[in-house]
Amino acid sequence: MIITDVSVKTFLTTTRRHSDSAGHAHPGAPHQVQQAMLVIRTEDGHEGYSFTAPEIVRPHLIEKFVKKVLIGQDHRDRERLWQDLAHWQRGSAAQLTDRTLAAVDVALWDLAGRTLNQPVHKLIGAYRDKVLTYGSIMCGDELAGGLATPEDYARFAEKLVKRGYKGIKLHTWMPPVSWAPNVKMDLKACAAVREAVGPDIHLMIDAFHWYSRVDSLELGRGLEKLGFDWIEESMDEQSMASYKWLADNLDIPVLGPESAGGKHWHRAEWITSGAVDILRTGVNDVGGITPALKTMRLAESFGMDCEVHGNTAMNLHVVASAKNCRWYERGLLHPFLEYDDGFDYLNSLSDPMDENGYVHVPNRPGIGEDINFDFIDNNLVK
Ligand SMILES: O=C(O)[C@H](O)[C@@H](O)[C@@H](O)C(=O)NO
Ligand SMILES: [Mg+2]
Repeated sequence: MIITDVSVKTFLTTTRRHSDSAGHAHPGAPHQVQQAMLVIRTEDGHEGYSFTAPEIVRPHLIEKFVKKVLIGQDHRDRERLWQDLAHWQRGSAAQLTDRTLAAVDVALWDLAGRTLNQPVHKLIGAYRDKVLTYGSIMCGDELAGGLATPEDYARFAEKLVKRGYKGIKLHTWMPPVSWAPNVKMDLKACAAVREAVGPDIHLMIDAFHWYSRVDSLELGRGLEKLGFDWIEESMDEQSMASYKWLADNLDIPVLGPESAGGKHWHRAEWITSGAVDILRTGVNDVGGITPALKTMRLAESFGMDCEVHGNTAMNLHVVASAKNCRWYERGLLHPFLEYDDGFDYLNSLSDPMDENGYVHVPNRPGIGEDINFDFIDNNLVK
């Protein structure tokens, strides 16, 4: 069907997540933030939706780029529409980012699924309908009883194992925490968690993103003694050579890149350079489901797993449609927050987890977010 309109609904939603100076989330008092829903509509009235921050789909981007590529086109031509939009990035003065490409691509996949009454992972070609998940813990903090000490992490990890998680990833302490970063404290938290959960729970770390090579080496060698599955983003991912050096010097698998640009093209270089043992992708990080799938298949061609960054249904469909991916990242979690409470603009969670640590892919058409349209319309930002 021909795309006839692209629009954005910006609305208020209440959250207890607050961002720190590095963009990492921490718990706090409930407060209202603006969220955007991108809407792509075809001539027969079908619509596809995606959620993102309002600035990612601000009018300049929708009018100058997105509408010019999509309006009048067949909504099923996702590959061509993605290529055309990606082509506009170079001349956009760095305004058209991978996040905007992701919002458009996800809404197009949602539109395809809603039109055909099929969930996206079945359109892609599913590998499974449920996936094992790890609990991705928020970065450490200085909140009493929160994630302020190694013992806090251990206590929370025990709670997560009781909830059913078979894997746990620690984001350790980072600035603006007053005494962070600190490799020895990171290792104390990891050791306390290992001690608390025993040898059979899978553990991973996602550390301070700007450690030096030497600090990362010390951290990695400590994690090897604790039987961790991988070390993630311990250095600036702009230095692929540093990761090659680290991977050459560690036995524990090095996973990445998460935040590095370049989509699936650059991730090919990370593989061929030996900079990682496990590749990483993410719908928001590489510009959509379409390039995330390309990254998964790229890794598979090199006998490599590719782990997906981020929660929500859009990432869950990518995990569910690949064999070479072991986990869904469910988070971010904190002792002061109840993840299963979900969001006020969704009627239900898109990633419900059973008592055995499996997340079940939504069977609803499209991406499968259970959208509360009345809530959105009643909370529009004028
Ligand atoms: O902003 C970040 O660093 C990520 O969102 C982080 O909080 C977490 O999602 C992550 O790194 N997961 O792997
Ligand atoms: Mg990460």
